[in-house]
Parts: sequence; C-alpha cells; structure tokens
Amino acid sequence: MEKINLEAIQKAFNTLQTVKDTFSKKGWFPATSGNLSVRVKDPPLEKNQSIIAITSSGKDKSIHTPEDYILVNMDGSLVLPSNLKPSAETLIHTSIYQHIPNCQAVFHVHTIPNNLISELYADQGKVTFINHEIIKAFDIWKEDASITIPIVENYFSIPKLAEEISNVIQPEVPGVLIRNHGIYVWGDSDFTAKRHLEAFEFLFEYQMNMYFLKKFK
Ligand SMILES: CSC[C@@H](O)[C@@H](O)C(=O)COP(=O)(O)O
Ligand SMILES: [Zn+2]
Repeated sequence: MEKINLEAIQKAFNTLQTVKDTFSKKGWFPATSGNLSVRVKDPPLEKNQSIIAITSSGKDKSIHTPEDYILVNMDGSLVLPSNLKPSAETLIHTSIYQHIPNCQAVFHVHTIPNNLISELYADQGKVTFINHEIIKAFDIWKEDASITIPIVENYFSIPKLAEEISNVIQPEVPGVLIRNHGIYVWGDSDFTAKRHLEAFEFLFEYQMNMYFLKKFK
C-alpha cells in the first residue's frame, strides 16, 4: 500500500463519482442496483498487482457519501481493512479486468430495456444488432456492421456467474448481458466504457420499441 499514490486514488474516486452521477440521472441505478469500478492508475505497479476502485455494496447511488467507494485487489480482497463492503459483484469486475488486458473501467447497470432484451433472446444465448449507425461507437467501422452480445443465465452464485461471464467474453465485444439482471460493459478508459454502455442501451431500447411496434402494426 505504501507504493500506492493518493492522487491516483482520488482521481479514481472522482471518476466514479462523475459516472455515478451521470448514470443515476438516467435512472440506471434503481433500488441500489448497479456497480462501477475503475483501475487505479499507478505506473510503478505491475499489471497483476493492479488495484481497482469500486462502489460499496448496497448504497443509494443517487446520493454521495464518504463511504461510496473502496479499494480492492485483483482477487477481490480489500486493500486496507475497512467496515465497508465492496460490491457483492466484485468478483465479476476483477474477472473482467483479468480477461481484458487493456480494461480500465467496468460498469454494470440494471435497466428495463437490458432486462427485456436479455429475456427475449435468452434461449439463443446472444442477440445481434445489424446496420445501426451507433455500432461505430464500438469502434467497428465497416459496411453492414453488426455486433453480437452474449447472454448468460443469472446464477445466484457470484463466483459461478463471474466464471460464466469470463467463458463468453470476446475482446472485440465490450459487454455481456445477464438474463433478467443487467449488463456488464468495459473499456480501455472510463470514457470508452461509458460510450459502450450508452450505445448498448440505445440498441436495446430501439429493439424493444421495434418489437412492440411490429406486434401492434
Ligand atoms: C438491489 S438488487 C441488485 C444487486 O443484487 C446487484 O445485482 C447489484 O447490481 C448491486 O449490488 P452491490 O452489492 O450494491 O454492488
Ligand atoms: Zn446487478
């Protein structure tokens, strides 16, 4: 811990606060759901010694308190002793950082569109979006672009859920849907992870609306 730079920690906490505020205003943290993490940027640390700043468990994410964030190691353990509990889903975050080499931020939200799409396409284990301009937000620049996001079952056991997510992770698709639960997204910066999340949510909302429009046409 002596090696860890306080400025880097403060910067990580500030980033989480800004993202938390933005998503909260969109209504993306209903009933204390959702969690966020960023890698604490500390160049002297080796990759496997990295630490992350993550939201504490069970907090109302529409308000700010000094207890909102906590530091954890890549095995999910606390960096410093604390009475605070890190997110119950910390192991999902650490597993994503370990599988995606340049991952700097992981965001998780529960929304009605991501829950409905995850249920609608659960049997296929994935959902594909084709020919949407917003696919460029995933850095996919080609004619007839498409993106396919995997869907996993909502296992009660977090280690099992983390393992299932890591089994379907594809580096070129920065997200995984969990059936009737929510979405995990990541990026090589908090800016990129936010852009990915907004693009996925746009596609889910579009698909959901299109589904109903076609039904009642
Ligand atoms: C209140 S339901 C949501 C939780 O069970 C969980 O899925 C979640 O997203 C938030 O858990 P948390 O421990 O606060 O990070
Ligand atoms: Zn959740």
